[in-house]
Amino acid sequence: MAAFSTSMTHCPSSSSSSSAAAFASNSCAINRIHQQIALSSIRLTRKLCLRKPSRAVHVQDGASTMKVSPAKNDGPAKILKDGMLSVPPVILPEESIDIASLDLNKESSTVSITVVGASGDLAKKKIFPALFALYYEGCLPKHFTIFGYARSKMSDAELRTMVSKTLTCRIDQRENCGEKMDQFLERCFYHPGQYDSQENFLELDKKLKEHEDGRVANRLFYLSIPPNIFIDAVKCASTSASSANGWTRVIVEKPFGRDSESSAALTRSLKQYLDEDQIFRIDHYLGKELVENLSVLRFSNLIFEPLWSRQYIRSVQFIFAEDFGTEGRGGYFDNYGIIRDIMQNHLLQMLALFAMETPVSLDAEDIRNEKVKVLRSMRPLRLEDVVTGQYKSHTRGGVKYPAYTDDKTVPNDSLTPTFAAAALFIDNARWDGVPFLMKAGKALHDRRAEIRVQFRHVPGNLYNKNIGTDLDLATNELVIRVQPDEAIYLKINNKVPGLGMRLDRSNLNLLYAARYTKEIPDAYERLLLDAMEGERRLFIRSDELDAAWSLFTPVLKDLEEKKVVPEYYPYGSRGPVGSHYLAARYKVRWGDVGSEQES
Ligand SMILES: NC(=O)C1=CN([C@@H]2O[C@H](COP(=O)(O)OP(=O)(O)OC[C@H]3O[C@@H](n4cnc5c(N)ncnc54)[C@H](OP(=O)(O)O)[C@@H]3O)[C@@H](O)[C@H]2O)C=CC1
Ligand SMILES: O=C1O[C@H](COP(=O)(O)O)[C@@H](O)[C@H](O)[C@H]1O
Repeated sequence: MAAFSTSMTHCPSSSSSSSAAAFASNSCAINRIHQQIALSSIRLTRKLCLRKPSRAVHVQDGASTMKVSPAKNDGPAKILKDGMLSVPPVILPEESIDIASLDLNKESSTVSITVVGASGDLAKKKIFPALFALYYEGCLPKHFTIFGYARSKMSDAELRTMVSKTLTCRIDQRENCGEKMDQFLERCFYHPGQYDSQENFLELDKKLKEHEDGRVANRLFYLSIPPNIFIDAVKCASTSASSANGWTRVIVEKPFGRDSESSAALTRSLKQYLDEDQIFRIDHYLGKELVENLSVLRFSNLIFEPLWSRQYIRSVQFIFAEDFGTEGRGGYFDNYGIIRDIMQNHLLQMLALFAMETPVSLDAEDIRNEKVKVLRSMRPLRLEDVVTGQYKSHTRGGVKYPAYTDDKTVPNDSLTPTFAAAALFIDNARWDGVPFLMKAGKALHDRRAEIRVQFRHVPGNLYNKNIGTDLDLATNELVIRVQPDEAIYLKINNKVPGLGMRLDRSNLNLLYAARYTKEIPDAYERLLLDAMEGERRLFIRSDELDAAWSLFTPVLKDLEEKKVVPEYYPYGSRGPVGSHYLAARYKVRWGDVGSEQES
């Protein structure tokens, strides 16, 4: 099994012999055990087939009961080194395991998390808040230290003040939140330094060692810096601040290059200093709850998988919209554009998960193998299958919204697309001929990220005359709304109650806020925790990255070399009309148009 190492997860052990109490105080452990059991079930089952299966065991956490497979040994229940849950085979069904007996509380090791680029936007907005949320949930190890590293001059106290401004409490768990924030901030420190200075990283190393206090030291570096300084920082971190006796891992933020060549060069440079298994390429969309749920929806429900092919699906749409512009990130954005910023990574990753074949197991490598196969079966995107746009200034309600080129860090004559729509195809037996449409844009009329699965018409539909002439409106559509207001809903035709026979479009609706009371964790929380645990399922492997770039590099080159002028659209609008022509060419319509009232 790929490293499901939970050895770093500290969940305070309870002295109470009551397992219920112990479970209650170990919600983090329980959540992760749930995950591990889910992820490892196939492997365990296979192991059982090799041995004589003995009795199944139930682990209860009050709310739910999960069945886990018995382990070889008769010893106490514990998480094994490889992350597998080992439970005594003699435990009776329905009997619960005392979570306090799980060996989660590693006294002898410590994790140091260094946020490189700690003074920046992402660190403040996402990384520190996610680390605090993990701390609040009891998901960080007992011994941990967080270091901010950047060139800005700051004291520990100043870093804490900066960080404290962005920490928030969970809506559903405010208890002791202020106290926890103070405790968390006490564990945050700052070291100023240059990104290319071995000397400064050696100083950091010295400080880390003081905090690690002789324990097995595991170190996680989060590179929250612009890509042009990735390699300098990796070189210094690996040479001068690697752990001597534990693991050293590096989370790398996108963009991973600008095209196939620069991405390959970046990978080569990273691999001069790190092994592939030390590199965690983050795509935070993979950490989003509904993206994680895609596989569950497909592979644990009988009703979807049989329909998941060209036979029943007419088109699949991946839609990303933001109702604000580049806002201070114009300098970065102008060098990349929306295709590299959103499509080549976030939307393509969702597509790969959506379209992949059933993996052999839920192990990271099995899943990533299937994703790569999808990407490698796709046709590189052609210029005629892309529409680009750029937002222009617009005044509404007396407010003037800026054009993209009003950003001082963007050249006045920039042709960088802030919007793009594209039609992609997977040339394999399952998806031959099905258009996979993507649309992504900034400064549009709303904010959303969703997957829309449009099904084919019902052949010989008995109710055609009740539906009217627009058969397209009567096709079923499954919507996986990633954000905001997470939901999964299925549009169906339904009889309007009454004596007549009138049909309307209704939704079978799973609205998360109505169904689940627990706040949905931010994607960065899940990904940071996974990186600490060595779980690689949600990170991008280098061959996935190569395959992704191969699809987009030719068209990006064409757009740039031919200086294709984007279609201008007003700030706050629905984007270029050209995107509708693109969809129409493949005989489909964008499902999001007029969808505001859907759920
Ligand atoms: N912000 C976001 O929403 C997202 C960001 N990302 C990626 O995450 C990474 C960090 O993003 P973000 O925080 O916005 O970046 P910033 O531009 O805020 O940069 C982070 C820090 O890096 C240092 N820095 C900035 N420019 C330079 C430079 N030219 N040379 C040396 N140091 C520099 C600065 O720290 P100091 O001057 O103190 O050294 C700055 O505070 C980037 O790779 C970005 O693409 C990915 C997804 C979303
Ligand atoms: O990676 C990026 O993502 C954000 C959108 O992330 P979300 O989680 O808020 O949907 C986007 O604004 C940014 O341009 C891009 O670099």
